[in-house]
Amino acid sequence: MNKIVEKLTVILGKRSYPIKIGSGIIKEDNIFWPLKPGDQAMLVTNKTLANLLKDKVFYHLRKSGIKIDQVILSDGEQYKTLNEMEVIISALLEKKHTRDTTLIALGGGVIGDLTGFAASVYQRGVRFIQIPTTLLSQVDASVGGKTSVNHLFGKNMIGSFWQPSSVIIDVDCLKTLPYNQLVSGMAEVIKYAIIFDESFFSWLEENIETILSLDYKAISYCIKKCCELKAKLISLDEREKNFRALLNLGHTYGHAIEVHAGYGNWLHGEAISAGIVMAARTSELLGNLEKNDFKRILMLLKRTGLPIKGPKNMSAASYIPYMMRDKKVISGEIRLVLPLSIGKAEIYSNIDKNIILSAIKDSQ
Ligand SMILES: NC(=O)c1ccc[n+]([C@@H]2O[C@H](COP(=O)([O-])OP(=O)(O)OC[C@H]3O[C@@H](n4cnc5c(N)ncnc54)[C@H](O)[C@@H]3O)[C@@H](O)[C@H]2O)c1
Ligand SMILES: O=C(O)C(=O)C[C@@H](O)[C@H](O)[C@H](O)COP(=O)(O)O
Ligand SMILES: [Zn+2]
Repeated sequence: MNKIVEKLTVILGKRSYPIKIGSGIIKEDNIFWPLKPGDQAMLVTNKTLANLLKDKVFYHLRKSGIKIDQVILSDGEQYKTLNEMEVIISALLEKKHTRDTTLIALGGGVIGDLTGFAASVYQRGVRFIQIPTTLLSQVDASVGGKTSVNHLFGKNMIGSFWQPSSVIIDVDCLKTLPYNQLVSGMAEVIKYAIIFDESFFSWLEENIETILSLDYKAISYCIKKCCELKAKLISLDEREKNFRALLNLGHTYGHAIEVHAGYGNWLHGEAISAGIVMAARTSELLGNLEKNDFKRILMLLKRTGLPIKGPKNMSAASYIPYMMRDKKVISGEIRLVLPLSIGKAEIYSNIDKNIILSAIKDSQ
């Protein structure tokens, strides 16, 4: 039986929105709220999802009385570009979509980020709904309203804060997800545990094999836990004025790896995993993280099948120019999210460059 097992809310006043998590829920009545019969919408997806899931979602949208069009993009991180954004915008204009239209993102973080960005600028802003289909997008990317495209010089360099009207997480989507993508998504799950919750981290240590076997109960728990943590944080600091930046743990290094390797050659979660190790090692070298905590982080990432080292052909020095373009940089100063213990992280500035370089070298 299809069932919504959890309904969470991102509390943002009039822009508050629900996150519905369940099995087979794309088929539920009224699932596409706030869409109602007669509304116009544009489904944005990629070629892979078009073959796997699009028809099912299309059928249920039609059944719900929605006037639905579609645009199918190329698949891959290398297509998270302004060019693909224009493909979405052109499709909206060709099909005469007006300001009351709704974009529906069906896919992973790439489709979600692109669709959200297009929604934020089309005719100065229209509604959008997230239907995330990867673990990574279900635990992180679909919630919180960070939308973006990449630039040759840096990840997510062009974007906006634009919240979805609802997030529909159907855990059944994960059944077709390639194993390496499941593993990649776990990097963000482990990130949440390191930043916020020691007992969640211990639970992950105990259950990692069960989660990776796609056990429904275990995977739903991971999704719910991460969405709860993120929803709470977004409600308090929507625009990263402050502690939302904690969600960037591992990303200053990870984004450098993604750009340097060429978009798509390192999956986002893989790069973030190596970045988490670098951040943890920096913290250990600064005397802020105990050796045992560092080891536990390393072990869990390794057992998950995630990389614990950066690319061999990337020198420590070559990280720095990318890190200097990171969005957290203030007055030319690199700011890093560093774990202090498992379950606690903080944002640091004025870190000795030699320590940053040593930590990267130790993780090569
Ligand atoms: N906005 C945010 O807050 C946020 C947070 C984290 C990551 N991100 C961004 O998300 C992106 C990574 O997202 P991702 O890991 O989902 O990658 P992705 O969107 O590229 O999806 C990974 C691959 O899985 C395929 N796929 C998706 N769902 C599938 C399914 N159910 N079955 C089979 N194949 C499926 C996709 O077609 C793609 O080939 C990065 O660009 C990253 O910067 C954004
Ligand atoms: O939601 C956030 O805030 C995050 O930082 C989540 C990250 O996992 C995500 O990859 C984000 O896009 C990175 O931050 P960015 O500001 O550099 O795009
Ligand atoms: Zn991320």
